[in-house]
Amino acid sequence: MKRPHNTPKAAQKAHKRQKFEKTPRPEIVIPKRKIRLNDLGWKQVSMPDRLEDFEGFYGLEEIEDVAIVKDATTGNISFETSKTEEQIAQDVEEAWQREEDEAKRLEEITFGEEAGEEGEGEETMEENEVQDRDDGDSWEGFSDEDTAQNGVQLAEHIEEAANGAAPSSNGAAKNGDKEKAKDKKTKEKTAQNAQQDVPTTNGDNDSEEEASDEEVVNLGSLGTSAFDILADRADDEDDEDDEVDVSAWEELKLSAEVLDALAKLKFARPTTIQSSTIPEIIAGRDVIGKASTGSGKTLAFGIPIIEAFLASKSTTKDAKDKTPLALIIAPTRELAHQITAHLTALCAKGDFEAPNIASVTGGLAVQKQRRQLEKADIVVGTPGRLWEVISSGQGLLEKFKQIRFLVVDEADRLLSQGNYKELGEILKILDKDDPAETVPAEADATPEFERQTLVFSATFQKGLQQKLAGKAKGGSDNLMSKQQSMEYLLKKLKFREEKPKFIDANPSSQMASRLKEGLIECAGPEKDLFLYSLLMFYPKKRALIFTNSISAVRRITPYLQNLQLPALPLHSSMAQKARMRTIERYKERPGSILVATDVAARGLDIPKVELVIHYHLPRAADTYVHRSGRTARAEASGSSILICAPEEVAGVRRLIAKVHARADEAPKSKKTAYFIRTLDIDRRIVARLKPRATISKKLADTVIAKEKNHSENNSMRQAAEDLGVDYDSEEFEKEARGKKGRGTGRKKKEKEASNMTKGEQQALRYELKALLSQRINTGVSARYLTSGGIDVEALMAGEGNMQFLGNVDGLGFDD
Ligand SMILES: Nc1ncnc2c1ncn2[C@@H]1O[C@H](COP(=O)(O)OP(=O)(O)OP(=O)(O)O)[C@@H](O)[C@H]1O
Repeated sequence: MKRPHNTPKAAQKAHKRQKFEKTPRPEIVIPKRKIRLNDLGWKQVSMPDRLEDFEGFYGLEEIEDVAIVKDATTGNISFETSKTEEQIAQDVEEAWQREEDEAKRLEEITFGEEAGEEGEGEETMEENEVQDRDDGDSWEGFSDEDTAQNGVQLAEHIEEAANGAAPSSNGAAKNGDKEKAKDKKTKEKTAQNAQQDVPTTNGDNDSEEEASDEEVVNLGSLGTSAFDILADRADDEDDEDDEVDVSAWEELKLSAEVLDALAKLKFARPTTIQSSTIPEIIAGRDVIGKASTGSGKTLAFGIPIIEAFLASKSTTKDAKDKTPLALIIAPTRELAHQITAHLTALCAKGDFEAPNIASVTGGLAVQKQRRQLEKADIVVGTPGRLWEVISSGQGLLEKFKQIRFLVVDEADRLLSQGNYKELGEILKILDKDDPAETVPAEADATPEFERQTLVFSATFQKGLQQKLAGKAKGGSDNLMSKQQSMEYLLKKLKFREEKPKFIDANPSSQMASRLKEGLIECAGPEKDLFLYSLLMFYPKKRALIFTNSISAVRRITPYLQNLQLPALPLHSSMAQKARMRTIERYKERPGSILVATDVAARGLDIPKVELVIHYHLPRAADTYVHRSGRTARAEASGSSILICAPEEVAGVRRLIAKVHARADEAPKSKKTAYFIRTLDIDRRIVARLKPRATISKKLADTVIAKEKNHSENNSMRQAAEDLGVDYDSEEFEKEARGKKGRGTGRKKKEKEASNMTKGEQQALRYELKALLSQRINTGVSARYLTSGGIDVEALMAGEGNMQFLGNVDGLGFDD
């Protein structure tokens, strides 16, 4: 059998998403017409109870009466159906209804009043990570429910043990009542504001890892829970006082309605970026805003848009065919949802009729989005799906041409990476004149632009800033060529003014002021062990671990779960619904650990993330800034720790020094290079943790290898089916064995891992369980054990004698 180079991956993707009715190609006799898959009403495949999620298999959808047709000459694939327009419309209607029912059901699960109300079946289906799929017979893996719960309990146990209290068995539920009461309190408003107006779609190029386009999203669930981020903040702080004094906002000349909403959110004063950009935007200027991560950039552009909405409300109210006021473009689905929720939350607090905010990002049928867009005042989306929706006809293009605000959030990312193409297309069509209305160039040298363009990020290319300051130099190094791209897009953005207002709120630092940075040095193969050790030194801290690949997320998550740490995965190949669930759970569960790719690096605003760990080094300086910016947000403090091999240390130091130097505007002579601290971790304790870590790693590797083996076979079979040939796995393996090359050793290890029997796995699990129940002899002095928790702040600041992570309060064990 011949295998086209890229087929397996493509076929694998297709297999995950679709289950087509197999139509023997040559015998097609029914008249068929070409259709787009997104325009059809997909049905969720009902899964057997025992079959668990596996990163996207849950949420598998099917469609009937669709044939895949491959053009014999071009090789292009298209899709055909014999369904009538009416049948398709009816299918879509039914699909929509199903999605709404599902949204309602999930909402009930999320906000259920009864402690036992959570849909256990679904929890298990969605979240379990580990299962032997080879023979379809599951072994008793560590469910997310179990492990997360265990992790929380472990953390609670540790804390209680440290406080001398008896451990409680249901600690996680303790906060639950309070949470639920809050949920109830905010639910009604959210239902009115967020839920009905927060559609999600697909098609965004939301990361370098290329997310799948056809994933189902539960809107209400995210809209509601993200809203709670802010609602909870207000509730948490002080329930006695409903509002705070907002006189510090007065000089921005905001409306009484917005001031009232800010007071209820307890935002007593504007952040620097807010006070410097809001008046400029309200005055009608184009603005490029730069400010460190977590400094409130969303409201810096959000408040002026809401002010404009309030001012224009009387003319647009209830107009069925109104045009959106603002289009906000963000690089990832999560960020787009978050912006939607953030603005919705502000409006929900205000005593005014809220704008309709539509989130166009992933999962729902295009038809539904079009309907949402008909009544939208503010549209927030990712470039891929936005482009698909806007360019699909239906008069949306003309409406979008009339928007008053175009916001490009995380602009450097949107303008310089994979989203470039689709964003460019959107901008091109937004700016394109209708030929019938084109005015001869000489008659109007300066075209009339009603639209204000607002560009925000925590990082910008140095070249861009130089350009804006009129100091750009030519050159062909990386930076300059990037700058050329940026210049190109700046032109495309068509600012109204020759030079938009550039506001840098933190010229002296790109990093949050309360962020502490450090690195841990260890040999490459020991990374997993050091990661575990580090997490044990930081018990009950909400941590976020960044990796550079989806496969690393898939491996590290069960590795940590096996060790009874409450780890949750997040990457762009997950079904959208599972992504949203992960974020929700991460937010809800104190002490939980998110293992993510850089899809989580930008913009995510999850309260109380105390620790960011770079398991893999960030590929670029700006990625380091954004990853680290998931902690120490707003007024909070946090730590960012890189785990790196000795040979990587010099490079890391340079990278971090560059990040700090880039921001430093001091004259060169006065500059001192930033030197990131090495944190010495107590290796005696690490060594004692090693047996557990080794077994857990073995178990995780086995599951991944089995899963990989299984899906490789499936995708090969699917590819073979697509090509109309037979697939024989043994024959293929024989052929592959003949071609020895890179990765053969790894393959061998994977093979060994995937051949581990269930009995062997079970034995390892028992062994691990026994090890986890044993106390660890720390061998360090009681001074460390009794000091009541490591003072990370002091450690990172280099204060005191604790130059190493030797305090093992998290282990709480024998001296
Ligand atoms: N004036 C304010 N006072 C107090 N908190 C605020 C204020 N404005 C915004 N916040 C809060 O600060 C947090 C960070 O805001 P936001 O997400 O807008 O940051 P950002 O600058 O966009 O960060 P990033 O660069 O990481 O995307 C949010 O939780 C938000 O609710």
